[in-house]
Amino acid sequence: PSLFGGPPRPPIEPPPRETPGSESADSLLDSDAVTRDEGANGAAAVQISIPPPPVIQHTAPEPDTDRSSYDEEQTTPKASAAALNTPVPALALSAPEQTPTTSKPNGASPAPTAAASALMPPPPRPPTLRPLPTGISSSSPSLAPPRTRNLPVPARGPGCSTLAPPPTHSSKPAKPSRAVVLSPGHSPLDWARLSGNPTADLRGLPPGSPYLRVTPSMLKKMTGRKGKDAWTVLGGRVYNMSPYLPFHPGGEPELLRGAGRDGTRLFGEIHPWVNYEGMLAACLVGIYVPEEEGGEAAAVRSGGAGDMEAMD
Ligand code: HEM
Repeated sequence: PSLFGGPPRPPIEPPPRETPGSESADSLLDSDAVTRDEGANGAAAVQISIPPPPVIQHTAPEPDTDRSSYDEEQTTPKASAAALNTPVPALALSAPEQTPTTSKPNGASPAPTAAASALMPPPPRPPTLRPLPTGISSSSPSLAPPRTRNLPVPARGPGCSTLAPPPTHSSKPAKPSRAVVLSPGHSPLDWARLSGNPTADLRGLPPGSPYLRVTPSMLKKMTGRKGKDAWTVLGGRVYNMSPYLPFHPGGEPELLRGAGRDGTRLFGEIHPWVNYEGMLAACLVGIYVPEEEGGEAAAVRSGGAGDMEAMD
């Protein structure tokens, strides 16, 4: 099993290491070169071929936690002390290797190296290394994220590029809004609720009153003053605007400009897009007729608008 574990591991490990990053590859190459030189100087080619695997294993953790791996693996030997003395990456890599080699004079450099290599491959280190890289990879990403986070933060600061909108706002002032602040409970939605209520009677007439034939003389009296409602004519129909006064976005004074008169033209000059028919349906008083065609008390007996038009 050790033989199987040994051979396959080296070939599998190199690819991922090369793929992750050039830095790890460089460090690996450096450490490998050093090891090979030493091995060449100290022993046969077989011994040289053996060292690389351990070196690769060491290099794998290097990207993230080389020191920890060395400490754990070589904690028994003097590697940890050497690594601490030489925190520099290249020196740290060479130091641990040299230290065991130097300490190995007893068994000669080849023997210890072989022993170390044999120890390295058989144990579950490759598997452990694989899991570790995964954890390490997560840790290494954690290293990368800080940079990314740092970058985004400044980017967000400059995100003030959203300052672009101001110019757009500058274009709006061309037409100053004449809209007023409506009192609480008098928003367009509030009016929709009120006027949409079937039971709501906003005409200002006695309950059950039919639609009226409104003449110019009648209309002139309904100006919203002296306790009378404000009537206006829009599209030939007469509406009681009094209930709508506090809801008018343009303000009561503006709305009263059309009171007691035909406000069709005025209305169209300001906001022809407004659907007055729908908004004032509950405020419909009747139809606007010439003086001679309607009596002051003339009324449309049928309650339907269609009938009222038919009367026309
Ligand atoms: C006939 C006399 C009227 C006058 C002089 C008048 C005047 C105005 C004015 C000055 C504004 C503000 C426009 C702005 O935002 O700059 C306005 C807004 C508005 N008025 Fe009138 N109005 C009249 C009748 C009416 C009537 C009868 C209704 C409802 C049936 C109505 C519904 C509205 C609405 C919904 C707005 C807001 C429009 C919008 O923001 O697009 N107005 N009106």
